[in-house]
Amino acid sequence: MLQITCLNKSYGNHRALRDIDMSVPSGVVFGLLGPNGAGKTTLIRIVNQIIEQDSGEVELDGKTLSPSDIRKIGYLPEERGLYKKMKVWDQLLYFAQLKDLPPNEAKLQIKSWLEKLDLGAWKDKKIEDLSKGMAQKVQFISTVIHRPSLLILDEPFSGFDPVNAEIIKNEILELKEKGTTVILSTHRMESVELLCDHVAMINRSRKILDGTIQQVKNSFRPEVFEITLTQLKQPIPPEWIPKQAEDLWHFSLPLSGKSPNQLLSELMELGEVLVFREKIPSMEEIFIHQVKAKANE
Ligand SMILES: Nc1ncnc2c1ncn2[C@@H]1O[C@H](COP(=O)(O)OP(=O)(O)OP(=O)(O)O)[C@@H](O)[C@H]1O
Repeated sequence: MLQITCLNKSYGNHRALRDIDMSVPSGVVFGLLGPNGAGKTTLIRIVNQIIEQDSGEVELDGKTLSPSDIRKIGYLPEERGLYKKMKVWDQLLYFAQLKDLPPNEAKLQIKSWLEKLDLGAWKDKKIEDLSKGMAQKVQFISTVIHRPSLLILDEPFSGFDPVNAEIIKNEILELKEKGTTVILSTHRMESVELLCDHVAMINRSRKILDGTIQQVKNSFRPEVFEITLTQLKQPIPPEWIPKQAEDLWHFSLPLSGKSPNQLLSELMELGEVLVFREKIPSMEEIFIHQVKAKANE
């Protein structure tokens, strides 16, 4: 749906994006990851046409991005911005009309979203009278009210308690089910694991990783197995550093060139194998590993 080719952007002498290629498939939740200052917001601002790239191409649905595409995009910026003195209803109507939604349709949409997010009773309140979480919900509605086909969410869960974060997470998944493509920029790796189908990571202005969650995880498999034995027939070699809890022995072993079946049959000689499970790295572990590895280059 979104095709980014050889995108470059500098602020003065500082290169914020360097030769970025990225392809966001239609109908997925696409995680845009990277440490602070990596260049994510710069990329998002270019897609939203807030700033312009120095070189490179951004295509939406196969055509070079143009000002009229703004209606197809919903953008929730990290720095939230609502008019504090304006009432909830008036504000949402204003934002809907900015995105060319006819007033009658806008009113229907606003009513349905306010009810859905439990804000119906607050429609005539000013934003300054709402709690932070409620205001965040209003901002979320203002982002999706015009039914964008591409939704760009920058840290959408910040300011929400766990219950409301869950509500927003489910809304994002529902929008995806209805065909919306979502770009999610977040530092919360547990949200990435839960929501994203595909991820790309930017570090120091360059893209360093790209693929489905499964592909990314597969490429970082350390080929190490977590093992639990009981009823030992032979002592466990001390260099495996086993931890004993009553008659259970826990330790980890690398494959070291063996197949999983070979390793398993060797372990069966030692005792009853209760657990034999490959260690799969979490997205958090992959993120930290990648950022540290690049810092040491
Ligand atoms: N308007 C600007 N003028 C000068 N430098 C800028 C400007 N905007 C961003 N930068 C710099 O460009 C780099 C990339 O910034 P950007 O905001 O895109 O990073 P980010 O990945 O979104 O970071 P964060 O996760 O902290 O939001 C940073 O070094 C930042 O200081």
